[in-house]
Amino acid sequence: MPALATGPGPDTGLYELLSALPSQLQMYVKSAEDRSFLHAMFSARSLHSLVKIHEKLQHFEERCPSPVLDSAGALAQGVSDELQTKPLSADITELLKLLSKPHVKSLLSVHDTVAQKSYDPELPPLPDDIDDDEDSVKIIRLVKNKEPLGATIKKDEKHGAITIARIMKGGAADRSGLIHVGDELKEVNGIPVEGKKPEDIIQLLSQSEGAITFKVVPGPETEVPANENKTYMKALFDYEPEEDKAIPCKEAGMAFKKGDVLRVMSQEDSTWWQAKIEGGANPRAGLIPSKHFQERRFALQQPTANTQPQKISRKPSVLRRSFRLSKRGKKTNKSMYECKKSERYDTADVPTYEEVAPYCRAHGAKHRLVALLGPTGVGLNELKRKLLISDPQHFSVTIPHTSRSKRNQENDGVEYHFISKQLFETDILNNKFIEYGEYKGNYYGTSLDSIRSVIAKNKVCLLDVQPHSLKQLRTAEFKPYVVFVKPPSIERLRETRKNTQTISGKGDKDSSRPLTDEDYQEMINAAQLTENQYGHLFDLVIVNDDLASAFGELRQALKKVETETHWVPVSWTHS
Ligand SMILES: Nc1ncnc2c1ncn2[C@@H]1O[C@H](COP(=O)(O)OP(=O)(O)OP(=O)(O)O)[C@@H](O)[C@H]1O
Repeated sequence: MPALATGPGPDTGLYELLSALPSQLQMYVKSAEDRSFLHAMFSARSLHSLVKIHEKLQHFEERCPSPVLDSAGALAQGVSDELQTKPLSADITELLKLLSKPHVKSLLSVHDTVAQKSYDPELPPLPDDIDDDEDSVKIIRLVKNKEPLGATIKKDEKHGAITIARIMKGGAADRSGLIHVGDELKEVNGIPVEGKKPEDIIQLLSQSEGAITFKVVPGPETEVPANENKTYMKALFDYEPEEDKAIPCKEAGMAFKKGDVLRVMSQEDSTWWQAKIEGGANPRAGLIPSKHFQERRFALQQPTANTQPQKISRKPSVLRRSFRLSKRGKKTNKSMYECKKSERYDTADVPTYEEVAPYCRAHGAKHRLVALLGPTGVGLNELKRKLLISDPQHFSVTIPHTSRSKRNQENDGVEYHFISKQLFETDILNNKFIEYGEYKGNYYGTSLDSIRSVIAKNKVCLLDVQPHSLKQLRTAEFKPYVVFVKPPSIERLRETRKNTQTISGKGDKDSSRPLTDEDYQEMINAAQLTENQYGHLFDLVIVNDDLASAFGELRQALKKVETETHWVPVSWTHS
């Protein structure tokens, strides 16, 4: 019979008793201190864990078959001897014959051996040299296989005590539930750790195989925050613990790459979080720098690099591709105007982590904006044109605004929205343009409303933009899917672009010429700079080597954006 029945559910039996006891005992306990002690004791996680263990053992004991007797062989022999003295009937003769058969004898002998043996787990003997303050010491025995223990230790510089600094979520120590942060380590396998360096203890642990016995003094109990385990962060930088001088334990660190989605399993420590790579095979958490800590490190490391963006090496005037579709058919790289939008870089944007959540566009919901990025001449226009041709009902581009006067063959709202210079300037002040610029005394620009108007028609808006404009577009309204198109190697550029002409403009005169190695190198350098500075914002990187393959890849990815789940900033999923 179990000492205490816990009932079928977690809230019945002993659990109920545990929760009821503090209030039931209240009237008998006078001091508030004693009451709070009792309350803490009955609600302690360790006590509840013990109840669970008790329940499991009880269950096991109930199912365990026990032998009726453990001397069946001797009994059979006794019966045979007894029967020999009786008159031999047919039944007695048959029974005697049966009992004398060697395999029946062997069977009974095996039965007795099994019945006599104890199959209870053999608990290791407690060490004899337990301290005087015995009740505050805990002996823990863990069986360690090849995996690490999953705990880090630290040395109290003042008192020299070795304590458990953290328990890695999902690791061996965590799963055992026996070791906790703050526990003071006294011995490992009977070897006192006092005065030892943490490195020596780590070595002691790594050399131990099989069962390890720890003697610990339990630390104060800590509460586990309820929302642990549910935070996902997209990594915006590469991390390698081996190269991190600040990490308290390199072995416990977890490497990740820019773009990985990390499931943050513990933020208890404000400097070192515990996380695992979402979808990764390793169930154990590893240490990663916290957002706050990494931001501070980045800010200290690169004060200038992060406050001022490096200008992409383009020719002084930049052709704004967004307006180029109105010049369809022209083979041009001619500059229209310089981009005037602020290139200020927000220091709060130090790329560390971005909290993300899974998002899947509901059927019939508005389409996400597709933002295309890439160095001049890489082929954005070509890819955009191919998408438009492939499905004109589905894809569309924005219609730019201009302050220049309308030409005869042009229609307002088709090639451009023609507005006055004064209205253009008012709209600039009202932040209506995502990008704008001036060319030959006239303004040209892409308005936020022109994006909205495409999306409102339930079409996918294809917009090629300067990377610094992404910040303004990264909202729950547009949910941009950012595609970066980069050039292949210079060798492949030479091969694939040998028939490509570029138009170089000197003053007002344009002349067409083939691309040179200098152009290719400039394209590669510009791509590299953009990737370095804005790579953390890209959802997809396509190398435009073979045009058909690049287009196929883009088309495929855009199909998935519409139907599959993607990670997006968590704020986009709140609306
Ligand atoms: N993969 C490719 N193979 C061969 N030629 C290509 C490829 N991609 C683009 N081109 C050619 O390169 C030239 C530049 O392409 P495109 O105008 O699309 O570039 P872009 O990125 O829009 O450049 P810009 O910044 O000048 O607008 C075009 O003549 C185009 O046909």
